[in-house]
Formats: sequence, C-alpha cells, structure tokens
Amino acid sequence: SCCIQLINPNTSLSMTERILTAARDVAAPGTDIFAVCPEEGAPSIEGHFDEAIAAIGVLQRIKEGREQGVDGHVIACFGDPGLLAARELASAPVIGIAEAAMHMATLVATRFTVVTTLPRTLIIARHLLQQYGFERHCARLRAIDLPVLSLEDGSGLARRKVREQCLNAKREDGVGAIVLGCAGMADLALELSAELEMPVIDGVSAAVKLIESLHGMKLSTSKQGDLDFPVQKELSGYFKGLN
Ligand SMILES: O=C(O)C[C@H]1NC(=O)NC1=O
Repeated sequence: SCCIQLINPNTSLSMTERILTAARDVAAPGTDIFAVCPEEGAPSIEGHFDEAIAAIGVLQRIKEGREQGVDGHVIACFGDPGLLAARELASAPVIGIAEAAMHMATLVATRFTVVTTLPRTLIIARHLLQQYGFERHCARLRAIDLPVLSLEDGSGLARRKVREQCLNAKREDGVGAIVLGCAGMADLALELSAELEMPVIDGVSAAVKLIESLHGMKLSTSKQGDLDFPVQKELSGYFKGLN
C-alpha cells in the first residue's frame, strides 16, 4: 500500500477538497490519500509574492508528513512552490503538479500547450519549463484571464474559458497535448480530453501516479548531494520547529 500526502499550498478549503477528489479518482486500490493546506497563508497563489508565502506552509506540511511516515508528497499548485526545499526536508518523493503534468505530456505528444489562470502567472510556468528542461516541448502558454478562485465560484465561467482556450490551442498551436495549469482545473481534464479527442492533462492525477510509480520502484528523494536534509542550525521564531 501507498500513503500520499496531498498539499494544497493555498488556504482555500473548497479547492483542497476538489483536489483530493480528483486525486482519489485515479489512485490505485492500495493507495490512501489525504489532503492538507497551510493553517495560514494565501487563499490563492497568483504570483511570485504568493509563491514565497505559500512555500513556508508547504514546508511545514512536508515536515509533518515525513513524521507521519507518508510514502510521498504532492505539491498541488501549478507553480510547484517550495519543491526543492521540500525535497531537502522530505525522505519520501515530492512531486509538483506542474512537473508531473509536463512529464506526462512529453510521453504522449511531441509538443504541448499550457492553459493557466491569470496572464501574470505565465512567467511562473515559463520559469518551470526552463528549470525542468521542457521549453522546447511547450509550444504555447495560454491564460483564461480569470483569478484562481473563479474556478470555485460555481458560475461555470472559468470552465467555459478553459474549454475555449483548449479549443484555440487545438486549432492554432500545432500541439498534441494540453496541460491544465491550475490544481483547480483538475476535475476538467477527463471531460475536455473526451470532447477534444486529445490528451488534456491534469497535474494532480499525474503527480499521484508518479508517486505510486516511484513507490513501486522503491525510489525516494535522493539524500546524496544537494537534496540531503538541510544543514542543521538553530532556526528562530516561527521557523523554530521546521528543521
Ligand atoms: O498559478 C495558478 O493559476 C494556479 C495555482 N495557484 C493556486 O492557488 N493553485 C494553483 O494551482
């Protein structure tokens, strides 16, 4: 069996619930998944400032998950905030949903488009493409120009905008796959894949399956080199219990 800690780095409980549902829908029979979010922080993550804030909450939860002995951690925010810091702190594998979705896209298509929320967050996806080495695989970055929490407002507007951008990508971008650039879009992947007749990939599902694969291969985060546990030192104030 495999126990996965799903971390929503933003503090919106409704989003955490929806992310957990999407994860459980694809989990293998022997996989248990539970979801957490930071006690304090940003209700949505829409830029560099929000990412910095969120990373601290992610690290807090990573430490708790390590102490609970989880078999893997998913950082369920498309910016993968705190990913490498989390890997230093963790024993088990840590997978971000952006890297997971991008990897899966390269396995089923030669090029993909990313569809995310606010245009100002496109640079974050661009930075990740550079960091992960996927720049040449990504043909286009698109945004629906709505805030992250518009995916939670029940109006259906965000879903319609995501569908619109996916149709544009299929028609214009010359890509074989689409990556959904927000954890809050997780529940749209299957219906859009069916309607567009092409892989529309959600990072939450992708990350869960990658953790299961790593677990099955008995692979954990390497402690050889730069992802070793953090250098021991006296951390003060809020950070006291982090190391
Ligand atoms: O950058 C985005 O649009 C998506 C990112 N923000 C957030 O609060 N959860 C996410 O997946």
